[in-house]
Amino acid sequence: MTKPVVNVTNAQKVFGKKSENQFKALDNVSFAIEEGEFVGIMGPSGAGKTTLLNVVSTLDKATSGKIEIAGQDITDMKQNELADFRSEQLGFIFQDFNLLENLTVYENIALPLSLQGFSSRKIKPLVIQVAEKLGIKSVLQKYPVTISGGQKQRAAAARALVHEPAIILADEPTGALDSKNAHSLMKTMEHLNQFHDVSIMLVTHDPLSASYCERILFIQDGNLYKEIKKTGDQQHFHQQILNVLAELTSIQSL
Ligand SMILES: Nc1ncnc2c1ncn2[C@@H]1O[C@H](COP(=O)(O)OP(=O)(O)OP(=O)(O)O)[C@@H](O)[C@H]1O
Repeated sequence: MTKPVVNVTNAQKVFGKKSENQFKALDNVSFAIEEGEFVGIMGPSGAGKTTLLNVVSTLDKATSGKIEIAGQDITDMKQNELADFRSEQLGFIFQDFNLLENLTVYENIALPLSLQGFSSRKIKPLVIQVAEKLGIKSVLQKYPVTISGGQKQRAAAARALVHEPAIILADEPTGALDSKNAHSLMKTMEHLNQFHDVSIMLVTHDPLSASYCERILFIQDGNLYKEIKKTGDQQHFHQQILNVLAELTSIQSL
């Protein structure tokens, strides 16, 4: 039986202090992501997607509600506990890669393990293994500035994966890639999910990237609007996603 890797119950996020102009970016959001699931988060601009990702990823605190990751309640952890939790249990992939330019690809991928105090003898096989999985073994000794955008994003994915986190959190990972590299990265994420049981939560605007997911949660005005599951092939799912986005656009223009 699968168990949830992420369990969000009645999450609310209010920006601004009491008595000032307050804004509820997340209203009352509840959902779960099972171990080994690949879930997309979509919705119009300003709907609350990044806010949701930030509160799940511990980068921001929910105002109320409960968020559990890998069975641990993160909502009442202290700052230092959160930092440890993040570095052990979470893997991040951002739009702009966030690779350190003065480190080689190898050193970038090794970083989460070095920060956790692993010895270089232990780090080496782990880095090589993940680089092989992502097809970037040949660029390990290069610096980020000398490799392609697609290779940079694979290096960022390798760094997110190397410490075997409970879940990968990806915020518009294809946003800075051309369509060929975007397709290739999404194929890789799909492969990691299907063959290596990596759990992924992906925020994206792009319906094509989202069509690689197994399930999409649509957010609107800080609430869950709808959820759809892939039942047929990817093309069919892509069309279903476009239909919900069109629905959301027509509601917004009312
Ligand atoms: N620090 C903040 N202070 C006040 N309001 C904020 C803050 N961060 C986000 N918001 C507001 O919360 C709402 C949700 O923002 P969020 O960035 O989560 O949306 P999004 O769905 O990710 O949008 P986009 O697709 O444009 O990135 C927006 O109206 C935004 O203006």
